[in-house]
Amino acid sequence: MISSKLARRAIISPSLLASDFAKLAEDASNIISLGADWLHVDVMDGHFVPNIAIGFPIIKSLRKALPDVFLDCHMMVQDPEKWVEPLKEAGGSMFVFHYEADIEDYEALIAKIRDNGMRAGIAVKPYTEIDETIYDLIKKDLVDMFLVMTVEPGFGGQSFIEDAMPKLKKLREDFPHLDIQVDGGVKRSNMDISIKAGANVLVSGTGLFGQDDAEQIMKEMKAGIDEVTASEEESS
Ligand SMILES: O=C(CO)[C@H](O)[C@H](O)COP(=O)(O)O
Ligand SMILES: [Fe+2]
Repeated sequence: MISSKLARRAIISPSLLASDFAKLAEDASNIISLGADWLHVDVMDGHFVPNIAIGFPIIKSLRKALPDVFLDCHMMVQDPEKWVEPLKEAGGSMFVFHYEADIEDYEALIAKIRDNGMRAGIAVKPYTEIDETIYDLIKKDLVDMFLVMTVEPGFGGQSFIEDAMPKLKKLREDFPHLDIQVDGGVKRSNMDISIKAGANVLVSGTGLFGQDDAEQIMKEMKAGIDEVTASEEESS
C-alpha cells in the first residue's frame, strides 16, 4: 500500500546526550514535564562510533528516578547481541540496534530483544541504503521502529543531513503505519522537513537541552507538529 499519511501524530524524544550529566535526573524529569513523550538514550561503545556516552549503571539510575518513562535506547555498539540482557536489566524500553553493526542473524537478535521484554528498532546511518533485508524484516512485522540517522552517529550538535530524507519518504510511502524516527541535528527550525517526509518520532538533543527557552521551544515544536499533521490530513 502506498500512502504519504503519517502513521500517527509525531512525538518528541529528547536526546539526553545533550543534557547536563551532573544533574541527569533533574534534566530528564524537567523535559518530561515540559511535554516530552519519550527519552532518547545514546549508548556508545567506542568501537561502532568513536565516542563513549551513557552506560548501563546510568540507565539503571535513570530508570529508578523515572520509573514510568519510555527509554528509547539508541545502541551505537558493534556487537548488539551482547548488550540485550544488560539493557533489559538496566530498564531500557526499546533496543534500537544499527543495521551496520556485526549481526549474524537479524531475526534472532530481534527475538532476543523482544523475549527480554523490550521493543526492537533498527537504525541506519544517513547514507546506508534501506535494502531488501530490511524490507523483509519490516514486512514480517519484526521492526517496532525504524531510525533514519540524520547525522553520522557518535556526537551531538552536528548539522542535519537532508540527504537522508528521500529514503525516509520512500519508507513512509511503503509502510504507512511504521514508527519512523529521525535523530541528529533535528531542531524546531528544521523539524518540518522530517515530519513532511514521514517521520513520527523526533529526537532532538542540543535543540532542547541547554537552551534558556526550552519550555518555549517545546511548545513551538508541539504546535509545529500539529500544524504539519493538520495540513497533511487536509491534503490526503
Ligand atoms: O545519536 C546521536 C548522536 O550519535 C544523538 O541522539 C543525536 O546526535 C542527538 O543530538 P543532536 O540533536 O544534538 O544532534
Ligand atoms: Fe541517538
